[in-house]
Amino acid sequence: MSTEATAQKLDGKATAAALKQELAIRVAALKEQGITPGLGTVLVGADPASQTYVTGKHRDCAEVGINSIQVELPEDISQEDLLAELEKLNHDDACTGYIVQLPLPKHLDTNTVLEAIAPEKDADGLHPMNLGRLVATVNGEITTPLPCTPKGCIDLLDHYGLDLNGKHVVVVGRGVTIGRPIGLLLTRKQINATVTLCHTGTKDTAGHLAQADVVVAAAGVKHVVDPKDLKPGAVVLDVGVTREVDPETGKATIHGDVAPGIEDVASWYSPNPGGVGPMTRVELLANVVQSAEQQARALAAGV
Ligand SMILES: Nc1nc(=O)c2c([nH]1)NC[C@@H]1CN(c3ccc(C(=O)N[C@@H](CCC(=O)O)C(=O)O)cc3)C=[N+]21
Repeated sequence: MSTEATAQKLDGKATAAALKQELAIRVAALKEQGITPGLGTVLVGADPASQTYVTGKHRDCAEVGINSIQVELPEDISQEDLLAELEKLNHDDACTGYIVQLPLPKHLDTNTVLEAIAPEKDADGLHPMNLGRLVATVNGEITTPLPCTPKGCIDLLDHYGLDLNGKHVVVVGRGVTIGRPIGLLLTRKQINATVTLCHTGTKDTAGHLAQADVVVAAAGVKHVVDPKDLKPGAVVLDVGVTREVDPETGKATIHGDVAPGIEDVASWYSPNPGGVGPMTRVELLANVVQSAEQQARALAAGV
């Protein structure tokens, strides 16, 4: 086998920048109608990784003209008090959509919290009603928010003209933000992929990987996917994020789920950082803009 690097890069940073330009135009049109979209973020506690992500989301908002509403709550907040904060955002007209940054501290019940978000303000697409619509819609348009990371993966492949029709996609990881929902999007008729979901209970993940045309590595375990297990020419999305902080310098390094050497095996791959992360963030903006457009249409119709 050749040791030369051959894989082409799926550049999430550049793709997200292009999508942001389109969103900025839609935001400008909304502003002409007197509507400024606003994204709320709810951060519980002071996890450094979560703080970085939330800061990035607000920077993105500023770039496209979306207002930011930052809610920061103490680590030990009670579930009741957190739900009361969400209720405020549900009724705040300046907040078009919002997210609750995950993971939450252990004493809070994630599903109860996600269910308390008004479904039409669910910028993450993780409310059970929106996930349920995704389950129920095999064909036809979905006008409700879609989960951002799965949508980001699909839009990234689409941007590079990579067709998934009839392709075998192997997903590694069964998390709620990506592993579980992505198969629902990939198996819709418009996309038409076949999906295998591998997780810690899977007997022969390497065997499944060897069959994959496309790999979505989303376990959140550093270097869990070994390039030597993949079919040469596979398309590889490196989604999982592991942050390691150097105790001396305090500097964080990001590691993906795919071990080094992937350039020699894959035909296309998304780096990490610089791949699916920026796409996730742009999809969040897209959900907020779409909600604001729906609210504008409802206002215009006098509903
Ligand atoms: N309610 C909720 N929604 C989420 O979407 C959500 C979440 N909780 N919790 C954590 C995960 C993780 N996630 C990332 C978003 C952007 C980058 C990203 O933009 N990364 C940059 C690098 C950023 C850095 O330097 O840390 C990159 O890949 O180039 C990464 C990871 C969203 N998540």
